[in-house]
Amino acid sequence: MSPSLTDPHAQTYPAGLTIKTGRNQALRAALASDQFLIAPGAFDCLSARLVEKAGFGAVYLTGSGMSMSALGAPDVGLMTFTEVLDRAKRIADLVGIPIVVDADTGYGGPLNVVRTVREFEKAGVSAIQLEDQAWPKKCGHEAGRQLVSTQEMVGRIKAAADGRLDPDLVIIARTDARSDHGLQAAIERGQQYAEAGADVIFVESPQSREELATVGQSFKVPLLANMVEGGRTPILPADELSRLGFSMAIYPNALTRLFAKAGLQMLAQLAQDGTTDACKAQMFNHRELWSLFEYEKWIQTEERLR
Ligand SMILES: C[C@](O)(C(=O)O)[C@H](CC(=O)O)C(=O)O
Repeated sequence: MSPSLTDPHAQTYPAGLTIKTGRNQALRAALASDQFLIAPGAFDCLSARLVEKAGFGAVYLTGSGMSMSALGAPDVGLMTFTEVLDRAKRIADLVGIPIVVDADTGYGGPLNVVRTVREFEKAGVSAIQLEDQAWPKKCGHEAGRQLVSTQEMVGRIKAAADGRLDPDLVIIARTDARSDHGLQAAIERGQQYAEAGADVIFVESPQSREELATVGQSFKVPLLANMVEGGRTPILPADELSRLGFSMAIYPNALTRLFAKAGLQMLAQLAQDGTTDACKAQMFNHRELWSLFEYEKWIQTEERLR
């Protein structure tokens, strides 16, 4: 769904120079509706712009994608709060759709969580995802994740709920318990996180369709499914996830994987042919690429202010 946003300057200034309001409410409304919300992942302004351009109702800022793109490192807990915040700010300035940010563990104790939530909120983010891993965190589809106690994670959620500036900011609680402690433990944790005030529960890496169905039947609050191509969870179509009881799905690195593979194929072709001609059909030309970033509007604005 497209959010209805109040942006008094949107007609005059290009995106990137306008303040977007109404996103938190738009995300809440999407979650409360019976429409299934798909939030593809983005790791920078270009990928976020593509998600918006394709008409999705929300974009997911992927921690792992940001780590790969900003640091050249996999998701092993190296991205700092301020590095993620910087990306979130730039992306929130650019796109008008609601932004869900992967805030990992919240980066410390309760006071850190409060600061994390507020800074992301001020940046323009509409949903914060916190997980119950110990630092350094790891990808939910890899081995070797350590969990904090349920109590400590409940504290993170309470700090987020207490600290948010706008009551409409959505708190997504993720549990990584499935892989080492079993599905039941993950569901029990998720239920306690919902009781503590999480708006959406994200059970990481269910391992089969049956497990997804069990998760889908175990909660009263909205549920998020994480579609990691090649990961531990089967990729199911959105309508099936919806039937199983999920309200939204993220595709954190679908674009990352596509960019990497398509990019490498194009480079191999260039190395072989000495020209990019064979790849032209897969590329935007110069003008088309600039149009994605409202070049015409930037120039008109500059002319008007001269
Ligand atoms: C959701 C996730 O935390 C992310 O960083 O986007 C990752 C996704 C991925 O590694 O592709 C995850 O742990 O599932």
